[in-house]
Amino acid sequence: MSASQRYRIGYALEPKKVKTFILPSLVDHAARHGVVLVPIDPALPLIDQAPFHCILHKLYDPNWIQNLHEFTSKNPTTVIVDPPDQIQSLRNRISMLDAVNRVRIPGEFDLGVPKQVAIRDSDGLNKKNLDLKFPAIAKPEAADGAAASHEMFVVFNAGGLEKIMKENKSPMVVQEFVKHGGAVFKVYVVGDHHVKCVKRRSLPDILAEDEGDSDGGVLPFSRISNSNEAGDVNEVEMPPREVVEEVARGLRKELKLRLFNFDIIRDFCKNGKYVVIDINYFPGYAKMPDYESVFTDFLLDVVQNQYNPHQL
Ligand SMILES: O=P(O)(O)O[C@@H]1[C@@H](OP(=O)(O)O)[C@H](OP(=O)(O)O)[C@H](O)[C@H](OP(=O)(O)O)[C@H]1OP(=O)(O)O
Ligand SMILES: Nc1ncnc2c1ncn2[C@@H]1O[C@H](COP(=O)(O)OP(=O)(O)O)[C@@H](O)[C@H]1O
Ligand SMILES: [Mg+2]
Ligand SMILES: [Mg+2]
Repeated sequence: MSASQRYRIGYALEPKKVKTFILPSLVDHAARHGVVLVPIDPALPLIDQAPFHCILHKLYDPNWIQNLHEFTSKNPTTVIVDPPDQIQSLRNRISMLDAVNRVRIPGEFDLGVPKQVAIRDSDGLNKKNLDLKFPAIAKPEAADGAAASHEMFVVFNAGGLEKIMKENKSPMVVQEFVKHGGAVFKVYVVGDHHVKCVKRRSLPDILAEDEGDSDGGVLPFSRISNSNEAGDVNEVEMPPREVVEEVARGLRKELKLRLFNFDIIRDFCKNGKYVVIDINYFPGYAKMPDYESVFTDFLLDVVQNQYNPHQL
């Protein structure tokens, strides 16, 4: 294929995501390498907007999924990044971490997830014999991209948990708080070849004394690590490259996804064991260094090698 070959990559994203991800610097870089990024109107049949060598998407509306299914059944050579069925496991905070438990690490380090339990309502809470230590973090079970899915609570006691379950009608996941030194590592994965780890500010380590600052045993917080400023993050040491790559490789294989990031911390009470606390589909890649060239290389790899997620 000649260097001037134009590959058409359709993208179906929320307007907010288009603003933060489809930046002119990406569109220009991609175009210089023969990759044309084309906006998709998810409400119109894909067949009328084709052809596409590849479709990128982060939309969950059932009509869109149906549109995509109908298109792929007639156009099996268009690569879908990623298939909706595969993305589904990341839309729930229990199933997303199941993948971590399936990862087998040949190396010399421990990997796990926080001890956690799903509580569907306040009746469920009464029935459950909670075998969890406080402080804990309560998170909405649904990771559906809504602002509310990032609204969380530090919980200091059983009374606090009861208060949350009464006030919030939606199912929650309660995890033991892991003492990790106030820094979280975000590992961005793009296809088979690119893995980038960055350090972000996290919740500071919570002490039993902090209960005094809480409202009835509860402290709300949201999007604590969602900033690009690493400047004021403390001195916690970055995880070694081999660890980051090994976990990324394992998760890529288990999730059968090409675009995701995961949040990993170190449990200071368990010898620095690595603990994955969150996995996000198609995160904010524009914050990643050199995202324009990384993404363009990924798209070229996808369309030139037509690789199938089941072979990942
Ligand atoms: O908005 P951004 O660029 O900060 O990206 C968000 C991600 O931030 P990160 O790259 O991990 O720092 C963010 O990651 P966290 O959950 O904050 O760890 C999510 O991936 C979020 O998507 P959603 O709201 O869960 O669907 C991402 O939001 P969308 O851009 O997909 O709406
Ligand atoms: N089990 C935990 N122990 C300690 N801190 C946690 C734990 N779970 C989450 N956190 C803190 O809360 C932040 C948000 O939690 P996360 O599950 O990543 O939600 P979101 O999807 O909104 O990013 C994390 O970046 C980290 O600072
Ligand atoms: Mg997170
Ligand atoms: Mg998340």
